[in-house]
Amino acid sequence: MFEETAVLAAVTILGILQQAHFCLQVISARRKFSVRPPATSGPAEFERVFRAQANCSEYFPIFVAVLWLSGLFFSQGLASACGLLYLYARLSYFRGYSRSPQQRLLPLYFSALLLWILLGTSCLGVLLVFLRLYLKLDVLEHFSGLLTLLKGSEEPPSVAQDPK
Ligand SMILES: CC/C=C\C/C=C\C[C@@H]1O[C@H]1/C=C/C=C/C=C\C/C=C\CCC(=O)O
Ligand SMILES: N[C@@H](CCC(=O)N[C@@H](CS)C(=O)NCC(=O)O)C(=O)O
Repeated sequence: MFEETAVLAAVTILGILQQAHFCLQVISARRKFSVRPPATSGPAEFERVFRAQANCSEYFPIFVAVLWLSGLFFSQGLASACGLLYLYARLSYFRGYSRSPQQRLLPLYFSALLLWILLGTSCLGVLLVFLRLYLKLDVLEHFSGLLTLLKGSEEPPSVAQDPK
């Protein structure tokens, strides 16, 4: 049963490793710029790394929740692809922010878009299950029935073959 969700699990593990990487970057920036806990302010270079890590970890629980919801209720393939792109966007965000605030913006927009896609597909997936369970309405079945009907009306009428 769990094996079926192995791809989502792999993306989640990758995300956790990325969080660990961001934490290690902050530890190293603290050493480099001599900013000892509990201080959170210092040179701009340090503060950018500090904020980048804080912002990424702030969104991590939301990311994990929508990754799994979308993967379980909508499509594991789509959710995993969005998840991998999201992790790539977050890495670019972290690296960009470490260089300058301006360079964080493009990956930030991209990561936000992916998060909203995952949230949207989660909502749609859960809604479809509710409709099926409580209203006995299988939207996907109706939809595929409609598609078959439309496809059928486009095809030329078949000529009955005379069996020999
Ligand atoms: C699925 C997300 C769930 C909860 C979070 C809710 C809202 C947060 C928005 O989705 C995030 C989108 C963020 C997009 C930000 C875009 C631009 C930032 C604006 C200005 C920056 C300008 C600057 O600092 O230079
Ligand atoms: N911790 C965030 C809280 C607000 C928030 O989540 N803002 C979104 C942008 S709308 C964000 O991802 N901010 C991070 C950033 O601007 O780099 C912040 O410091 O800006």
